[in-house]
Amino acid sequence: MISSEGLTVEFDDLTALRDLSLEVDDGGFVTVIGPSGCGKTTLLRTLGGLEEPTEGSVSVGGASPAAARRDGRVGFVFQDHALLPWKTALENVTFLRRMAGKPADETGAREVLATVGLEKFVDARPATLSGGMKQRVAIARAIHLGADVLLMDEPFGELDELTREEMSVEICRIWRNYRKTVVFVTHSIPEAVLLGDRCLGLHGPPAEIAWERSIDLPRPRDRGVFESAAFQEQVAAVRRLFHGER
Ligand SMILES: Nc1ncnc2c1ncn2[C@@H]1O[C@H](COP(=O)(O)OP(=O)(O)OP(=O)(O)O)[C@@H](O)[C@H]1O
Repeated sequence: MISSEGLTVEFDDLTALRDLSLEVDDGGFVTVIGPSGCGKTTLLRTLGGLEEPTEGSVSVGGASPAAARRDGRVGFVFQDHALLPWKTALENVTFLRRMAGKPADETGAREVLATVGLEKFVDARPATLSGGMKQRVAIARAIHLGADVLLMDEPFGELDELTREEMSVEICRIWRNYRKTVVFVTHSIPEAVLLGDRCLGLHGPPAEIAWERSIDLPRPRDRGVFESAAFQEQVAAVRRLFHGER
């Protein structure tokens, strides 16, 4: 479980988070949405131990985020996929695990790459892969690392709309297979609804939780969900919350 209590993060002249408390159960999928600059990335970075809170605490499965990150129990997937350009897809996937001091497992890495649909691209370098494929490698890397918790920051923000939709459906499938605990920041209301068990709306800075909604849609959620009336209703409800209506 990820749990944060009273998180406050202050930069030089700006309070980015204020007294923010959040719990995500094991295997839960929480999507976070909010206006640009409200503090979503800062929240994610703080949950992952990349930013030190000024006040408050974070626990990732009972450990500090820094310890969880060191042990490879937290994986990041950001908009900038941060793949090493000189390494192949397979090497990118195995490298991070090695850095975390875990035993090499090339067979496992190939299996994860196959799961994200890249079995034919294991030897390809990032420059030869499409944006969606690069994000698939970044997701495979986080899974192969053995992370229980995935922190995802607008991972599909740079993809075209159709690829983005395809990747969201893909994430639903991957999550079903691996049951990671996920916190997923997005600017897209449909994406937040398709993916999340719960959707949190932030406002700020300083970031505070403005609203929260359970996304009551059956799983598995696949492409057909986009056309369902239930999905459209949830999207409309989240949009109203986002715009401060009830
Ligand atoms: N290292 C830093 N030093 C100073 N200010 C920062 C730092 N990181 C973020 N900020 C500020 O904190 C606020 C929140 O930034 P953050 O990136 O968390 O917002 P966001 O909601 O993720 O934005 P976006 O949706 O545009 O990515 C912004 O005003 C930003 O300028």
